[in-house]
Order: sequence, then C-alpha cells, then structure tokens
Amino acid sequence: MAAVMRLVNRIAFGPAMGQQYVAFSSAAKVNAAGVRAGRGLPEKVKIVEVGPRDGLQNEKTIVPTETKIQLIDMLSASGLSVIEATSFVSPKWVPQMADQVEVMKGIDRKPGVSYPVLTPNLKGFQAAVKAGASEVAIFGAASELFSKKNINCSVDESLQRFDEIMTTAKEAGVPVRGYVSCVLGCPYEGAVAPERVAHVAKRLYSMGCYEISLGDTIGVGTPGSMIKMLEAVSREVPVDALAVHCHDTYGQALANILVALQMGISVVDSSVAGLGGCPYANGASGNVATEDVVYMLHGLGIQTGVDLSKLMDAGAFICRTLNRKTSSKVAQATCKL
Ligand SMILES: CC(C)(COP(=O)([O-])OP(=O)([O-])OC[C@H]1O[C@@H](n2cnc3c(N)ncnc32)[C@H](O)[C@@H]1OP(=O)([O-])[O-])[C@@H](O)C(=O)NCCC(=O)NCCSC(=O)C[C@@](C)(O)CC(=O)[O-]
Repeated sequence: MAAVMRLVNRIAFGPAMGQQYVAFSSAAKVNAAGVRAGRGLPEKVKIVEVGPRDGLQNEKTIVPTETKIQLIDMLSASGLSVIEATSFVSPKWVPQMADQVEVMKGIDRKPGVSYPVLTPNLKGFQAAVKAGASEVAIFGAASELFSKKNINCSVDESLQRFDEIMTTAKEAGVPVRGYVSCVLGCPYEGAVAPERVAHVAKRLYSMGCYEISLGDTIGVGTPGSMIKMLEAVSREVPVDALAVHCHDTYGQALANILVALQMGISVVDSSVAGLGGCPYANGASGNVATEDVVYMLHGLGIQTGVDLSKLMDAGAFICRTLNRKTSSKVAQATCKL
C-alpha cells in the first residue's frame, strides 16, 4: 500500500510535496504541463466513449432510437474520436439494443470518428457489417461463470467463436477490439487471478485484436489490484495495445485509471454521465463518467481532443431525457445537469 500511495503522490503532487496542482479548473490550466513532465504519463489519451452501448444497455425502459442517435451525434460533436454505438447481440438477451440497425443508419458519421459495435458471434458480426459497422469488438471474460451468464458459453468456447469472427473480419478488413471482463473480480466467482486475465488477453491479442480493453466489470478494483493485474497482463500483451474500462461501483475508477496511465496505458473507456452497468453483473454501477476522466486528464496536461463543455451538454441531454441524475461529479459540481 505504501508503494501505491507513493505512486499516486508522485502523480498528484508537484516536486515540492504538498503543492497540489489538480484541484480547481483554473489551477489545472496553470500547472498542468508541469504535472505531466517527467512523470511517465502519456501526452495524449484516447477516450473510448461507451455510453451509448454499455451505458444504455442497462436502462430498464427502452430508450427511443432517436434519443440514442441524438446522444451519439452530440458525443461526436464534443470531439470524441471513438464512440461505441450499439451491439449486435440477441434481442432476447438485451432488448435495449434491438434497434442496432436503425441506430447505425441514423447516426451522422463524422469523418475521423470511429463507431465500433459489439459482436458476440459470427451472426452478430455479419449483421454489423451489413449495417455499415467499420469496426467491431468481441467480448470475453476472465471468469467462467460470468462468461456463461453473459454469452452462454465457456471461456474456451467463446475464444473459438471469436476465432471465427477474426478470420472473417481479417478477410473483410474490419478492425477488431477485444474486451476481457471481470479483470479485478467477478460477481459470481469473487476474486479473479491476474494470470487468468493475462491468459485471455494474450489469446485475444494473438488472434489479431488490435487493442485489449480490460474491464473491471463490477468496479471492485483498487489501485493495488489494478497494478498487480496490469503487471501480469503486460508481460503477455504490449502495454500500448491495452485499454482500461473501469466501472465506479466503489468509487475507485479515477484512481485506478491514474495508476494505469502511470504504467503506460493511454486508452481509457468511459461513459458520459457515468451511465450504465452490465445486465449480467448484479450490483455493477455505471462506468466512470467521461466528464470526470476528461477533467482529470486535462488537469494533468494530457490531451484528449474533447471539448468538456460540449461533452457535458451531451451528458445533460441524456440525463434530462431519461429523467435520471448524472453520476459525473464534474457535471454535479458545475451544475450542468
Ligand atoms: C451470445 C448470445 C447470442 C448467445 O445466446 P444463445 O441463446 O446461446 O444463442 P443461440 O445461438 O442459441 O441463439 C439463440 C437465439 O438468438 C439469436 N441470435 C444469436 N446470436 C445473435 C446475434 N448476434 N444477434 C441477434 N440474434 C442472435 C439466434 O438466432 C436465436 O434466435 P431464435 O432462433 O431463438 O429466434 C447471447 O448470449 C447474447 O446475445 N449475449 C449478449 C449479452 C450482452 O450483450 N451483454 C452485455 C455486453 S458485455 C458487457 O457489458 C461487458 C463489457 C464489454 O462492457 C466490459 C466490462 O464492463 O467488463
């Protein structure tokens, strides 16, 4: 724990201990570059916005397709370069995503923005490509029971299915991202060994996924468990091919992201307004809010390409429309609700 605190202190404080840089928006602007310099943090971070998929998939009432489309368009207007738009999964399993084709047809695709979609099997992959998806994501797990509950097969069976997708995707020239869920704990099995995460991540990477997103599906991780897991995974997969995907159930997400950045990761998944949860992970709260991630990154002098004000407009829009409270602390603090 002492080592973790030293690591966090090194990032959060300037050379003179106690001189805090990242506290208020004005202070963040003044000293941001100094915070970053020499501390091994990336200059740029790619944010993968997962709100329209991971966020909305968990909403109890069906969100109108028009609302989903407007949300995605507002998010692309904020400067985000990757927006996970929907998933091509069975409508019997996740009814909220049943309008995936209409969503893909309705969005205003901005040049330079990627709109990946989730595909659990070849059927989903083929439907996604037909609907115009130019990038997909496959999603496995480090936990057997979660795999069974989420995609109705064992981890090994899922990897066989993903192999089929990869073969077809390579022929079609479609880039594939890979997810590993439950990297810091499983709602059904409890603790998950870092080596199991590393094994699945390595398999996905070896079959051709260009990026592996490591999901703390139920948000139980701490900077301590994050460091151990990332040490194991980065022995098998190059760190520049890794992303972190943190749910914020225990309020640890920003701290976990900070240590991941310190360990060389420069891709962060997040969800506008902290929308979401996983329908097959009881008790999982939403992803870390994109607004809060952007605020922290800008405070560290790290570029994201995102206009925080426009992003908060998107968050305010979806919260107003769904009649829900934002989970973003930044949106709460600035009353942009
Ligand atoms: C994988 C299956 C399909 C297996 O489900 P299954 O029931 O085993 O599939 P099946 O092959 O036996 O087919 C059953 C029915 O589904 C249809 N079907 C089959 N495949 C598709 C498809 N692609 N699209 C549309 N329909 C499909 C198929 O045609 C058939 O229809 P019927 O003949 O009964 O009318 C199912 O379990 C499923 O869809 N699961 C998705 C669950 C899901 O979306 N979970 C949330 C995303 S994961 C997540 O949130 C975690 C993540 C990524 O964010 C990271 C993190 O936080 O850790």
